[in-house]
Amino acid sequence: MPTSRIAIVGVGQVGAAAAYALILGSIASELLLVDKNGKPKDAVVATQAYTAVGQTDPEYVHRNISTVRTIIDGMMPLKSNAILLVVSSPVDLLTSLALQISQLPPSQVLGSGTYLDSIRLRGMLADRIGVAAKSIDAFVLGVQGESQVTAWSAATIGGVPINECLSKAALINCAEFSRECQHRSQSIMRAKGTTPFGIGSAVSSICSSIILDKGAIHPVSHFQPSFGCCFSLPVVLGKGGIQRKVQISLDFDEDVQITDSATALKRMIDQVHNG
Ligand SMILES: NC(=O)c1ccc[n+]([C@@H]2O[C@H](COP(=O)([O-])OP(=O)(O)OC[C@H]3O[C@@H](n4cnc5c(N)ncnc54)[C@H](O)[C@@H]3O)[C@@H](O)[C@H]2O)c1
Repeated sequence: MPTSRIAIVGVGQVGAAAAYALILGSIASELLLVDKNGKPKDAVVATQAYTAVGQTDPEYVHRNISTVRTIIDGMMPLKSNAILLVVSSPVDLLTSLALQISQLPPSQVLGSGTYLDSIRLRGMLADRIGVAAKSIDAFVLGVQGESQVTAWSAATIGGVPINECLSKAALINCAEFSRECQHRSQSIMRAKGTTPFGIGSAVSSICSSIILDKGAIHPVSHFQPSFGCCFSLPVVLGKGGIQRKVQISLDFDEDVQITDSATALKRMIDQVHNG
């Protein structure tokens, strides 16, 4: 395996879970764990403090913005081939900010976005329908959190559109199902008080797709030129980061929901810049 280094910035619950998953998978030849006062310059997973999954109050958001700014400023100048993976919440806003501050090409700055939500969705569908999660192609897309969108119109099971292959008995209430998936983190938090293992293994999977040049298709947060901000749509991940975007056809309502939430996110980013 060629030399590959992953630096995890912020080794709290999420950083530690990501490190554990990366070590179990033997993903990188070097793993650098950096908490406050460290100075990595290579491939990076940025996580940081002030947690509470789903917490979006302005004070929390501003603290995370300022922490991400401090972290990336401290890493400058970054190596030209560094890849930034942002995990901290709100992930799309912070990924957009990381892209701007780092001045890396958009293909090298990504956020975990709705990747974990998509894995959860597939797992929940697999349980409900009784097929392997691997046989299901279904994505959660858009701005992660309250306005994320389940792309039901593009979901397939064994290559067959989901609403054509479900028997009447297995029919699901899509809106209810999406809501349950969206609030999975909160359910886990209520039950266990913490949710680091899911995101830790998602980080490991994204890193392995890049380092091992797998060409795997994942929904991750990345720059959308027509909106001027980052949110999740499917991409091919491999050597160098995002290799190309995957065109996905959504229905009118899904499209509108994504457009509305992306527009709101861009407005918020502009406020951050102006304030
Ligand atoms: N994207 C997702 O699906 C997802 C899931 C869970 C958590 N999160 C987010 O991940 C982030 C981290 O969560 P956590 O539970 O690990 O938090 P945590 O509080 O357990 O750990 C944060 C760590 O970051 C370190 N840190 C703070 N400022 C730093 C700096 N300037 N430089 C380096 N290290 C610094 C702290 O010392 C601490 O060790 C939060 O923003 C949380 O909302 C995202």
